[in-house]
Amino acid sequence: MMTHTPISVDQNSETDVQNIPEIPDALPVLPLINTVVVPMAMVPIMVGQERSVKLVDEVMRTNRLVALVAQRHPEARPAGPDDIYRLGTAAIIHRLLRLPDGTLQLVIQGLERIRILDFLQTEPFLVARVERSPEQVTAGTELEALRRTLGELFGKLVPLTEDIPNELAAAGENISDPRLFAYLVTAMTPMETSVRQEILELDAVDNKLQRLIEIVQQELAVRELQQQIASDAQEKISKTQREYILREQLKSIQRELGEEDAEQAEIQELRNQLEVAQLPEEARKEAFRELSRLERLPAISPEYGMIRTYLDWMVSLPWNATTGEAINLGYARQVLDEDHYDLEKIKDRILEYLAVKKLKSERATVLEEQSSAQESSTEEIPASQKPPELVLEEIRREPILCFVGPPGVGKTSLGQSIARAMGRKFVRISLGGVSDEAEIRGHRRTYIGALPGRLIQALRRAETADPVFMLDEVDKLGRSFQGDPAAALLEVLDPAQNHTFVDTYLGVPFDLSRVLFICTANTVETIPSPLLDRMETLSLSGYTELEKLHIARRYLLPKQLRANGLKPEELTITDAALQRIIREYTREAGVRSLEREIGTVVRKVARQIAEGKVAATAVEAEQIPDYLRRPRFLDEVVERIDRPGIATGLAWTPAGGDVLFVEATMMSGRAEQLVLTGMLGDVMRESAQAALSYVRSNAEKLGIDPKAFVGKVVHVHVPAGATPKDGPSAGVTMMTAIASVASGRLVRNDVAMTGEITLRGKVLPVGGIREKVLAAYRAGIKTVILPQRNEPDLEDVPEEVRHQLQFVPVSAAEEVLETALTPASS
Ligand SMILES: Nc1ncnc2c1ncn2[C@@H]1O[C@H](COP(=O)(O)OP(=O)(O)OP(=O)(O)O)[C@@H](O)[C@H]1O
Repeated sequence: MMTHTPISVDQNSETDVQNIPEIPDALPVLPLINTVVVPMAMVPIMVGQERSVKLVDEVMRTNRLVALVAQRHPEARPAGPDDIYRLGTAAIIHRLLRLPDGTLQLVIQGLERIRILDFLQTEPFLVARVERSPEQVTAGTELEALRRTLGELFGKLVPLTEDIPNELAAAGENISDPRLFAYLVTAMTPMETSVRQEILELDAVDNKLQRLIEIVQQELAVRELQQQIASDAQEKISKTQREYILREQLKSIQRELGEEDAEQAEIQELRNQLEVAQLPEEARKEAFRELSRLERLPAISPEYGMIRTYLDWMVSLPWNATTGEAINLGYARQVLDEDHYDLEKIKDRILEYLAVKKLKSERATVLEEQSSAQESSTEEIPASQKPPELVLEEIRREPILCFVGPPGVGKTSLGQSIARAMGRKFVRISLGGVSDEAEIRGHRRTYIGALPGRLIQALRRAETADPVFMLDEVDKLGRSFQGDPAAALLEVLDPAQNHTFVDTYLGVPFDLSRVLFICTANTVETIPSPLLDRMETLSLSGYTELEKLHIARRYLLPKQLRANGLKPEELTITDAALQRIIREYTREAGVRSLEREIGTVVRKVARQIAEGKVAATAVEAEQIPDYLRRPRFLDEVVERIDRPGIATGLAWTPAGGDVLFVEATMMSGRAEQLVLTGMLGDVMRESAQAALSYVRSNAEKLGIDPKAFVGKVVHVHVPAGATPKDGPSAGVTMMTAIASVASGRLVRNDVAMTGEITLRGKVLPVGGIREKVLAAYRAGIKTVILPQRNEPDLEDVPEEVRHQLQFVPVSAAEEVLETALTPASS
């Protein structure tokens, strides 16, 4: 066995060329494993195989000359003629050292290229007939140029390669013989055995140089890169080491100052929390970046507190927590029915919405799988078919439900039921009066006391990322110089954008696409229109007395009993008693005050029971004032209309309908004029003027003394003077009040009216009939005068109310007065 590492190429060989012994025609062949010895190289070789030892012993007795030939098949033992190359180097053994284990250590010098012609013997070792194979040297400038180029490159390689002695760096300049230099580089540069053999076999020296230039260049590039990588790594290590040392120093200073423990513990605690909180990648990076800043800050610096709060937020947000279950429509129906009386249309729409959501989420799951399968396959999607991502986006797009209606009609509680039906948490925020975009989107972290926006705050409260999220009072959103909150909301509600909603405070995206948003409003009119476009509004318009009775009996009373710890048998309230509460203690479209009043009764009874005064109570209608003191709304209309000049109108308000009184009076004045008070808007003022003009110009026809207005100031006032009022629908009421005061005829106290009036006395249609009629009914009105063209709207009025009221559709002002004014004689 032979191995060697080159030690040098005899640099003085140029002078020794003449000393090369005569090469005989036959030489013993020593096969080399993974080694090529080039002419003029001085190399140590270990010889272990028995036949090789015999060979060496033999030649040492004669001329010490051998043929060194590399093995073509390094694994062959012993190597036969077919296992070795044909070209090798004749060499002379300079020194021999016999080691105790029988192996030999030789120092051999390559002499000249030889070619094996044929083998004379294979046993006990190979002997071949050989001939010299001198290299071709074509003297010229090109050869010199090649030699110098290689010299420069090799000079650069030497310092980068540990195996090459440094003194060889200048070899390119010192060795002018191109052949000798080529073999030096071949021997010293790291390369594959086969490549080294290839270079040995190249006959022309310039070819050898060319090939070596390539190899050295390549090696140089690899070494330089290696060095670059190593030095980068070193730099990194020394930077972290530096930071580590500094941090340790900082800690010891802090320890000296006595502030170490709590702070370190706090940071460690935060780190632990961050490790377990499943933050998305981007958020995680940001959090850890801030944490390492925190570590370097003294606890007393204001920035420390800021970062601390920030990290608390990051840790406590529900990045991935969800509770939502698959939607079960049967269960959803049951929940909605359990929590709400009637509201059939709304419930149907909610169930449709949930059904669509269920189907969509199932389809989306299939598509998501498809689209990820598509990514990994190379199959083309047919052009006619939309790619799954686009279909997915379409599927995710769904309208936002918006419940519109007066207070207390169950908007919030519907939202709560939806959450319960879907197994999700419920949160709400009120947008009333929000005029600063930062309230939605959060403040920049640099402000002292900065916080995330209300959305993120609510999500932290919800502790899940998929709650039912109610945005209350979208109709009362403000707008100011601090940006447009509606625009921020649009982004929040848009499924194409909201999965990467970036709260300014957090600075990293939070996925809102799992949240189910529902809005509520009292009126659609003031909802910013881009928002309204994205919504589907469902209106809840208020309940009739009978509906309220049902709601009270089935829902509000049991709820209040539970809330106050009473058993159903401990308190019964008769229908008449409930009715009395509804009529005399509440005046509202919804049932909020009703619930409150029932709550009061229940609490008083609970107290009696707790004090042991009674065991169970049945509350009758007559006892209601004992529990709730004096009735609040007792025949207000009858009380108010006590003289001519007062008429009852009907108004639509965001809180449902209401009755409104118009008072008119006349007095002598210096000039005839119309005075209007009660915070009336322009439209309402103009319609008062039209009403007066109509009455004046038709005085005779209306049975009014034509001189009644001469020299008189007419004053029209609409009480609840602090509440702004506007719109044309009080036209007929103002006309009636003016006609009443001018004619001295009382307005009937069981009549209420609505309608716009023209100068010619035509009555035009108005809006909000259902709410107005319900309000009239609540106020104890018996007859409602309304524009003829509004008659079809009466269909919306619940039947039980319609049956109890008389409706007088009118198209002209005289008809109004005919019904509204009491006969002249009274
Ligand atoms: N149809 C109904 N059936 C049973 N309970 C009802 C119904 N409508 C309302 N309620 C009850 O009335 C109370 C007030 O309703 P809720 O708070 O939902 O009103 P809201 O419309 O959201 O009012 P706001 O606009 O002021 O927030 C709740 O206790 C609710 O359960």
